[in-house]
Amino acid sequence: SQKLPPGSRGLPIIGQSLTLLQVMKANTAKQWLEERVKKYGPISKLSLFGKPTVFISGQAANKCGEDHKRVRGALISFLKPESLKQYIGKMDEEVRRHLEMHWQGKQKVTVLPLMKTLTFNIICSLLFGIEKGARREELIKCFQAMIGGMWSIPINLPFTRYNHSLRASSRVQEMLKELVREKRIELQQKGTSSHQDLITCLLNIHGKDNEEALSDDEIVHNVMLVMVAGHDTSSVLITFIVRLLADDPTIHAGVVQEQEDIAKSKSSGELLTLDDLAKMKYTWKVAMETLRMFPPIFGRFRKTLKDVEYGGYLIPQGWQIFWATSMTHMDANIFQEPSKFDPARFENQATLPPYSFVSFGGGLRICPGYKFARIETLVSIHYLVTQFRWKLCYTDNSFSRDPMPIPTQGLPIQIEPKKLL
Ligand code: HEM
Repeated sequence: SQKLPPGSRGLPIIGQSLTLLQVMKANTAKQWLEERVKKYGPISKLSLFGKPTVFISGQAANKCGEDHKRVRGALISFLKPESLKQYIGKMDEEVRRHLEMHWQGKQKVTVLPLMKTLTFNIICSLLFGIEKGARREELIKCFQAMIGGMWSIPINLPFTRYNHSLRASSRVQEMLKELVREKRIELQQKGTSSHQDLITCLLNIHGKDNEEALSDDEIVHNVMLVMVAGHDTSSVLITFIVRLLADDPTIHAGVVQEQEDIAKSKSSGELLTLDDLAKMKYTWKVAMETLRMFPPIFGRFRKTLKDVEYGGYLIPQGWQIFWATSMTHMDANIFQEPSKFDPARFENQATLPPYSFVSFGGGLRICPGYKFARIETLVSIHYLVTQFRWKLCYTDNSFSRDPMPIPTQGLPIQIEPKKLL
């Protein structure tokens, strides 16, 4: 078919970007997309962030195609189960240190920014070997500024959010290039060791003639991808679980019971293990239901490398494709009573239709950090519920998206320490 999908591309450059950003902020983006589907059907054209785009919805749209195999391969081998096993103890230490520094002795904390700090520190220290200190502090500041403008209108004028984000991104790239140079020297001097960080692992990928397969720029961009993908998401998940546990005494009691049973089976100061995580089945179901209702990633963009025919329409080469998680997660044909929070839906995951739970994406580019995120979330919730009781400072349950969901004021809570078990 040579027929382009229906729909208008709006004003030049701006297209529908401002509307999308507005509805994300007001948390009405799902309704806005539903209106589009009613008006144009499940495939429609529009223009987002300066690019012609096709919005697609429905389970089939969540499956995706081609991949940059080399880098992804390295990433997957890096995040393989044997490596993840070693990370549990380190994550345990990071979480405890974080709670000691930022939670203990306090009566009130704001959860979202603290969780961002925690998950960024975990990624930096576990994946990149960047331990605490001035470099990590500067990196986190620049990263937040960069992420702040990632979904903004691409107008590069002084004082625009986009311009601020680009400048922060240049500084992040400079710092990471420096780190790549240091790691290369270390690798040449010491050779490979059994436990490497991700940058060393990427430096170690070689081509046919034994030359380094990835340029410094490629390494830096992949490191940035992992840093963004790996900390902004899990921090949102943990924050929304904290909010939910404050709101729902029954679910709270179930999680506390499971985690206290595990805590009681351990001696004081003993680190959590893979076996302990395997016992946290109920807590993980609560996390999955949280991800279904409040997916950190609202939707994803792809770019067509060639003309694609989809659902009877032509999507021309070079256009963007945009799909939205909630369109599937809130579909009553897949999840009955979709607005009800019910962890029991994940009792038997095999019964869910394919590509219906897509918080981690679907198909070839599915999130490679899924297991890492699971460990990080379970370890954090374990220490939070066994060490603290909390109450929400605001009872309003709304949130806005920028593009990640942000609960009112970043979720301030009143906390009270529990007696250690
Ligand atoms: C709750 C936590 C997380 C959620 C909800 C999440 C979600 C996602 C989603 C929706 C995608 C896009 C998949 C697609 O395009 O089809 C993605 C990609 C990715 N995620 Fe995650 N993620 C999480 C945690 C992590 C962590 C902890 C890491 C790293 C340690 C990570 C690394 C990545 C990377 C590198 C990609 C890009 C993969 C590619 O393009 O091939 N994520 N994630």
